[in-house]
This record gives sequence, C-alpha cells and structure tokens, in this order.
Amino acid sequence: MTSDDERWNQLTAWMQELSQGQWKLADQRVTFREVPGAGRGLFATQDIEPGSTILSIPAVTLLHPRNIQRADDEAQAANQPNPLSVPHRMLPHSTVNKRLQGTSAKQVETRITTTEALALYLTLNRQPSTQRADSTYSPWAEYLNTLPVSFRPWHPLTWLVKPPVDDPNYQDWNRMNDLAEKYLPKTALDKLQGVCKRYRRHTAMLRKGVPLVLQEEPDGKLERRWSQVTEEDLLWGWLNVNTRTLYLQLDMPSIPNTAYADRNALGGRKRTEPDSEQQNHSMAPLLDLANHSHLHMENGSTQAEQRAGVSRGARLCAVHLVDESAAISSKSSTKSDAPLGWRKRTFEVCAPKNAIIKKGDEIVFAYGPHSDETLFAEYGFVPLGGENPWNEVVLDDLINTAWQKRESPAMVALKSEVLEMNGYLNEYTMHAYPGPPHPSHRLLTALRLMYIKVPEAALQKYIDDPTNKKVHPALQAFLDLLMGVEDNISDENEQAVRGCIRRVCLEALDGIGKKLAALQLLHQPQPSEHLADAIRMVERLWINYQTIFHGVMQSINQGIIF
Ligand SMILES: C[S@@+](CC[C@H](N)C(=O)[O-])C[C@H]1O[C@@H](n2cnc3c(N)ncnc32)[C@H](O)[C@@H]1O
Repeated sequence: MTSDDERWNQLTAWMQELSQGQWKLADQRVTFREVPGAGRGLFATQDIEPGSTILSIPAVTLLHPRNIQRADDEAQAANQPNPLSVPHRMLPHSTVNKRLQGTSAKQVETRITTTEALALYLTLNRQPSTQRADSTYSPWAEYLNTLPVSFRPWHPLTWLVKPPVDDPNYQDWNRMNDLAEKYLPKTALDKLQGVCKRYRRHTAMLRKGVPLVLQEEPDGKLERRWSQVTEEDLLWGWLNVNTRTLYLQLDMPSIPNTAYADRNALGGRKRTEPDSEQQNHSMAPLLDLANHSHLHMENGSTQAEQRAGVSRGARLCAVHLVDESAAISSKSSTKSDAPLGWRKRTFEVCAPKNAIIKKGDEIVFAYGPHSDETLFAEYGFVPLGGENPWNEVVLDDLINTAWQKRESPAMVALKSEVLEMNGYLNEYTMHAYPGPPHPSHRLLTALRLMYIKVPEAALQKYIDDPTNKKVHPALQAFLDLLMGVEDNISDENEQAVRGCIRRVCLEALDGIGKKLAALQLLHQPQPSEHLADAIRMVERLWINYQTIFHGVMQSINQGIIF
C-alpha cells in the first residue's frame, strides 16, 4: 500500500519530469502534513521572508480541459491514445460564438462545461478497485493518486445522496440525512440543497452526453468503463472538482445560449449562472493541499489570529496568477513580459508582505470571502470559534414572520413593494465583523420602513408614481434616509427598530438553545465517530450564530449606534 509520503514523492518527481527539470522540489519551500480536523495541509520547510515566493506550479501540470486535449493529442501522436479521456467533442468550446454557428445540433447536445469535463475526467479515471484515481492511462496519474479517497461520509453533500446498500456508510446514512433535514439551520439546508441540485444537473449532462457520443463514435474501452461508472464515482469526481479547483483564466468564452446541451430540459443553464467561473477553472496539483483560512494578515498577526489561537501557526498567503516563465524563474528577478496565454498561465503562492513565515507554519489562503454556511455546503467544514469575519446569519424568515404578526397583509405587501423598488427587500443579515457586531444596512433600512406609520393610500400613490414629488412626510423621511440625507427617521422610529432587533436576537437565541439541546441528545446512544463529527459540524454552525446574536444584543445594550 502506497503511503502519503510515497505519493508526495511520486507527485513531485512527476512535476519535475513534466516541467523538464525547470521546476524543482528543492526550489519550493513547502511540504505536507496531516492537520487535525482538516485532512492534509502545506507547511513551510524554512523561514520565509515577507513577500517572497513559496511555491510555484508548472502550467503543464494543471488539470483543465485545454491541457487534457493537449495531452490527448500528444498521446495520439505517439500512438498511445488515452481511451479514458473525455471525448473531445464533449469538451467545452474554446472558440468564440461566431465559430459555433456551423455546429450541428448533435455536436451541441454533447457539449459540456469545464466543471463537468473535469468531473467526467476524474470519474473515468477513478480506479474502482483501489478507490483511488490512479489510472494507468492518464498522464495525471501521480496527481490523481493524491486526491481524497472518498468524500463519504464527511462531506455534507453525501448526506443527501443515498449510498448503495453495500457501502460501509449505508447504516449511518439515514441518521446523516436526518441530521441534514431536521437539524441544520434552514438557510444552511437551502445552500446544501442548492449544491445538490447543481451536482445532479451536472451529472445528468454527463449521463446524457457520454451515451450520445458512444452512439455516434463507438469506443469499446470507453463504453466498458462508462458501464462500470457508479453514482459514487460521479459523486467523488464532482466533489473533487467542487472542493479543489481554482479560478484560472483559460480564455474560454462564456457558455453561449445555443452551444450547450439541453438547457431547459435539465433545469437549464440560465444566464445568471457564473458562466465564466464554470468555464475557467483548473485543478492544481500540490497547491490543492493548501487549506483555507480567513485570517487577515495586514499587519502581521492580527487580534483575530491571536484570539483564534492559531497556535498551529497558520500563515495566510496569497495565490497569484502568473506567467509560468516568471514563476519558474522566480529565483532570478527578471519577470517575463511575454503575453499571458493560457499555456503559460499558472499559480504562484507568495508570503504575506508584512509577516515572516516561520519554518513549520501552515501555508493557508482564503478560498474566498465565504460565510460558514458556504464553507459547510461547498467544502465540508465549519470554522471553529465564530471567528470567520465573513460569517453572517440570514434572517429573512424571522423578520418577515415578525412583520406579518405586526401589520396587516395589505400593509406588508405595500411596504414590501417599496423595499423591492429600492432594492432592499430580503437578504436581511447580522454580522459579528467588522466589530461591533451589527445588523446589516439592508436589515436596518427595512426595519425603519416597517416601523414608520404611513397610510396605505400614501404608499400606493408612491408605488404608482415614484417621481411624484408630493409624498407623505413619513415616507419622505424614509426616502431621505435612502438618499443619505438623514441618518435615521426619528428617535421614536430608531427605538422601535432597536427593540425589534433585540426581540429577534432573543427569539433566535432561544431557538438555538433548543436546537443545541436536541443535537446533544443525538450523542446518546454514542454515535459512530463519523456521525459524531457530523453532529459537531452542525452544532458549530449554530454556535457561531449564537456568537453573532449575543454580539448584536450586546451592541444594543451598550447603546452602540448602527
Ligand atoms: C483544496 S482541499 C485542501 C487540502 C485537504 N485538506 C486535503 O487533505 O486534501 C479542500 C478541503 O480541505 C479541507 N479544509 C480546507 N480548509 C480547512 C479548514 N480551515 N478547516 C477544516 N478543513 C479544511 C476541506 O475538507 C476542504 O474540502
């Protein structure tokens, strides 16, 4: 059995070989190690001076559709084609719209996005016997071998997708599913269901596209492999893509309306989806061993960092897109001024400008300004200690319910319309950062309107003609607030708003207390280790909300002006 150390050695030797010796492990200043509760992570092998390069990744080792096509073409030319690659007529378009006009309907039907193509590539190259992706055909075999063995049962998406009966996690699955459906905050469940919908939509494309291609161009090896592919393989492939890719500009055009399969029948790729992100991203060997952190490193170690007791010495680094010739030769100070084509575009990790990285520090970067719920649903973890500066709690249901209890349906409808017209309806949030803990501007604005006394007819008149200058004085005070002419509507209105925030916090804290008590019961009788971890992750979501609500209550009690 290959150990993680051996896999690391094979991976780095392969990277060196593929870059024809230009990239050397000796020039990189990282190694990997297990991090309790976070899988593996990257660690500094020496002290690193501020702003300097820690790690660069050869462009040729990046796994994305353009490199897949390039590698397949080379293998074909050498008479050693890879039968388990993504059929090229499925690969995403790399041409601009005009060139697509001659494309036949059949070709269009099988076309998939970068996200789907990567998921398919990984799925086809997963070795069912070893549960590891070490395809004998793929030039990325050494990299595939370093991917997680399984996402079950720790990734919450697997709590919504039932395993086969012979899966070792089958016994626990109903309880995992229950945990998701009954114990998650509703907004977190919505996010997780959104991830599940995306997963199902993308894999439906593959289930449709591959047989169509095989019908047109029969290929024994691919057909055999595809017939063995299970839901578990697809889930594994897709989750690898979802948790381990980085945005990389591949010069892929956005998804054109007419160029991709079955937009409507399969739930549709609407224009609102982030086309460019779905098309332009890549897996990055070795770099994908770096964990996420939200720590700010503007002035060396921050208060948050000290409080979070980042005793394990995590250092937030920056990942840059660079031209490979500059990245590889980062030892010399001359940066290449060659144009940045996708072939040379790659990633470089740099030390923070204002802090020294010590030997043994963990090298982390921010995956994005993600809330706890997003980290949970997309990446499968929840930060400890309520320290995530991007965390927020969404309160639409609580606020709207309280509002409906207080005002008539007609009044709620009219005021909602006014909020909508001005872009303030819903997405009401509270935050602990930046301190002091506070309700969002959207929430304050909506509450201020909810608490003004204004006749229905005055609201209707404004809705019918917002340009009319004759507006009821109370509504005018609200509009002045929107324009920034005033900071608040009146002392009375402000008191009512603060009272409401206080009540909402108390109600939410009461609900959280009950949820945590119910979750506590799930620890009896003692659950399996995996289930206990899952319960703790859900508890953490609630506890981090508690921190926000306590903080906002404290701000109110201290008379802090929002
Ligand atoms: C790009 S990978 C990072 C390397 C990963 N730890 C591994 O062993 O392969 C992303 C995954 O790492 C884990 N992860 C990243 N940052 C984490 C953190 N701060 N706490 C816990 N888990 C984390 C999550 O499982 C996430 O899906």
